[in-house]
Amino acid sequence: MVRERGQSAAGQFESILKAVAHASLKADVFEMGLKQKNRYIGVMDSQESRVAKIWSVAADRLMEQNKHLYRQWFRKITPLAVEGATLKLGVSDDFFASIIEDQYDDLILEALAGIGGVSYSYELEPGHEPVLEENIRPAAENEKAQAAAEPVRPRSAEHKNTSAPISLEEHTFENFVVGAENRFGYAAARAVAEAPGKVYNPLFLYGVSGVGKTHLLHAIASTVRRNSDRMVVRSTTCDELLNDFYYNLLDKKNLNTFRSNLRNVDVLLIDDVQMLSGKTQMQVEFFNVFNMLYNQHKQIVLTSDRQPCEIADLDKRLETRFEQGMTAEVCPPEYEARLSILRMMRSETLVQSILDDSLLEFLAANIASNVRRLRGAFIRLASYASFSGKGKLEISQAEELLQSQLAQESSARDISIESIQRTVASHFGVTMTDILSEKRNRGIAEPRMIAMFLCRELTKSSSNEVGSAFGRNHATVLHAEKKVPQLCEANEGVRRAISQIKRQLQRG
Ligand SMILES: Nc1ncnc2c1ncn2[C@@H]1O[C@H](COP(=O)(O)OP(=O)(O)OP(=O)(O)O)[C@@H](O)[C@H]1O
Repeated sequence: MVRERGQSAAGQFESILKAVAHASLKADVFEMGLKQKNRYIGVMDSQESRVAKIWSVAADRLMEQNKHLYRQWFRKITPLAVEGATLKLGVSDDFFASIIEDQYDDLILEALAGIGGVSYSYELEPGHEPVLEENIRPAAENEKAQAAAEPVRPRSAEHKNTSAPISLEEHTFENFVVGAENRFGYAAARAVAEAPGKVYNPLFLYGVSGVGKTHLLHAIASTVRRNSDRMVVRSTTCDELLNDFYYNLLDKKNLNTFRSNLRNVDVLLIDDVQMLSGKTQMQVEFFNVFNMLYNQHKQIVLTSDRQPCEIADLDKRLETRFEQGMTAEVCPPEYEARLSILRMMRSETLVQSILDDSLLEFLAANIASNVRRLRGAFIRLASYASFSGKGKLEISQAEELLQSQLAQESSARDISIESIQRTVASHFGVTMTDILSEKRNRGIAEPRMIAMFLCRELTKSSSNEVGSAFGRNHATVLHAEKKVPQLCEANEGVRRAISQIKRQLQRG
């Protein structure tokens, strides 16, 4: 079951990594320099920790590629050993191995390419049940998985400082950078954390991937727990919930345990509820849980990558309930907030003097789509700086090191005028012909104006270019640019529609 791939040329970075691959102490020194060092793997002094470290890098990449596939498959792989350039990976059985080989071989090889200058191949060894808590997973996923564990029971006084999972403590309100784009979601989350069940119930946080929804969810959990020893908090992800539910569905006793785990709580936090889409049985189950908790004034907090009304195949009754409390959008941070996040990360590392302000400004200007990606880019540069020991890192080096991340960013920004026109038309139930027509009635003129506005905001096209794509002149586009923000001010429905269209375009 060996798979191989040609060694990738990743320039200077990879050769430096190669040079330190055998004595990777510097990497560990860097990693241990991070305050959140428990997220990272310690000193590489054994075969076991070496394979864990290699797999940890690959797992991070797999998570970044596709978090759902990651949760479903890759996190259930156990790193066993490394022999030369081959990783031995444990999987539960032959069936699991055949799925990985047939469907995800390329993804795994891609993730194993160029780690420490080596492109690893892998062998699967059936017979290793995943022990998920002990597997090496990306930091972000560790946080979610730990949060998804059994309900967090109230801590007794003597265990007050030791029993909380550290990952929850790491996602706090204090280390969440607040900007105009997330101020509302932040304030609502804080209010709920201070007075669970009393202010906004449910709180529904939504926004595109990597903008801090899970961070806020965990911050609520840790704050509630810090404030009260009596509160029972359960924080989980929707796919963990679905797995548990379908796994236990046929066994009455297990199903009852599943139910009581959800019902006997004071605060229920569920991440990624868009995954309820189309899961009819689970929706019925959740509807009952929701009603019970809500009627008892227990706090419910939900996150999703879209608004309740955008979740396809969701029972109308659930949609209404999700919307009956507070829905708050968390948007990708603007430049200033991205810079603050980077400064915060820099202050937590040993690389202050190496990553200077101009470099952080370069990152903040070029990686705008989500914070997870920004963090990944920062860690890559910080690792390089720590490995090379060459002093201040230049922007030209950063461009070289971050080639693939920068390319991903620019393709994320690659939204065409036509796709905007089509998405806006379909959102407002008009046709492309209408959008491009001379018609002036409000039902068509307003969507057209919004489409023009979005073309200016989301593409690099000039007002002349946008105008001609609509068969208009640039003055009409300038008018739309001025008018649409006013419409948003005056009408919350328009603001919501625009944000929904943007999220749809960003999801592709
Ligand atoms: N405003 C912020 N301040 C500090 N860190 C942030 C902020 N926003 C996001 N992050 C960090 O970015 C990373 C990704 O955030 P998070 O996992 O909360 O995103 P998400 O919106 O839940 O994404 P997904 O929908 O993919 O689950 C985390 O490490 C988080 O701590």
